[in-house]
Amino acid sequence: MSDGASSPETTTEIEEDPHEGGFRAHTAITTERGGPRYGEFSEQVRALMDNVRYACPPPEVADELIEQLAAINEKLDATRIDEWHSPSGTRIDLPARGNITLPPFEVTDVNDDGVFATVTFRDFHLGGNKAAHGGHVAVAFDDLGGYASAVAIQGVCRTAYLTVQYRSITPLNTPLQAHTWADRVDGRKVFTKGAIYDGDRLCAEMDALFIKLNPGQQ
Ligand SMILES: CCCCCCCCCC(=O)SCCNC(=O)CCNC(=O)[C@H](O)C(C)(C)COP(=O)(O)OP(=O)(O)OC[C@H]1O[C@@H](n2cnc3c(N)ncnc32)[C@H](O)[C@@H]1OP(=O)(O)O
Repeated sequence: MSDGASSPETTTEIEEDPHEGGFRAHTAITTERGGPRYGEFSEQVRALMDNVRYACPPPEVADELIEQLAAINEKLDATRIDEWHSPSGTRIDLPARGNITLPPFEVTDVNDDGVFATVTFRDFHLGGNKAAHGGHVAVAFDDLGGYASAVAIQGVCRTAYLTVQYRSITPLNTPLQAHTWADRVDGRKVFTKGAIYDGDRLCAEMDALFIKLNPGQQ
């Protein structure tokens, strides 16, 4: 019986490999990977993460949950495939492209002014006293800033630095307005800015440098 701790050895490698340095040779965009219920599956996982953040199971419930979670992990472990073919991060029809490690966001517009999205930090993202953890705010900025940079320079970028100014509390379970944009492009460097608002109130600002990867660059 699996202990639920998946290892790379258990990940199925698919022969055709689009990896050419960086993240992937071509941006994988799909609405089909993982099947029609992948969104519901992701949402159940997010609900699990939210519940676990606040859970205090009595011992008999913990016993039962451990058994059920071990069975779920064993089942999931058997479905693992490699990074390049996994649905997570490619499902543009789902919040945060189906990547449950990101705070769920929905991109509402991409235009010459940058990327506009609605992001909702959930119970899982709690820092303290109903506010989002600063690290999760940075995660949202990294992904949405990387998106704006990629659009501006038409290529895959990696983050060289990213700073966040936390201007006021970022609330949980509230749809927030996020905006990221390329402020200046200089060769391979994209100086990128961002902001997250709760209505009119500025929650946080980002100042980051993303660098376009050279062909084949890791
Ligand atoms: C559509 C889907 C969108 C999805 C978006 C997802 C975004 C997620 C992004 C990430 O999270 S990436 C993961 C976190 N980042 C990393 O792990 C990066 C680790 N660092 C590196 O790999 C390299 O340092 C890096 C690729 C960033 C740069 O190395 P390079 O060898 O390609 O560039 P180089 O060091 O020659 O620097 C190029 C220019 O940038 C400048 N530079 C590099 N790092 C800098 C820095 N930290 N601060 C200021 N300037 C910097 C450098 O001085 C130089 O300036 P000049 O061209 O003017 O000479």
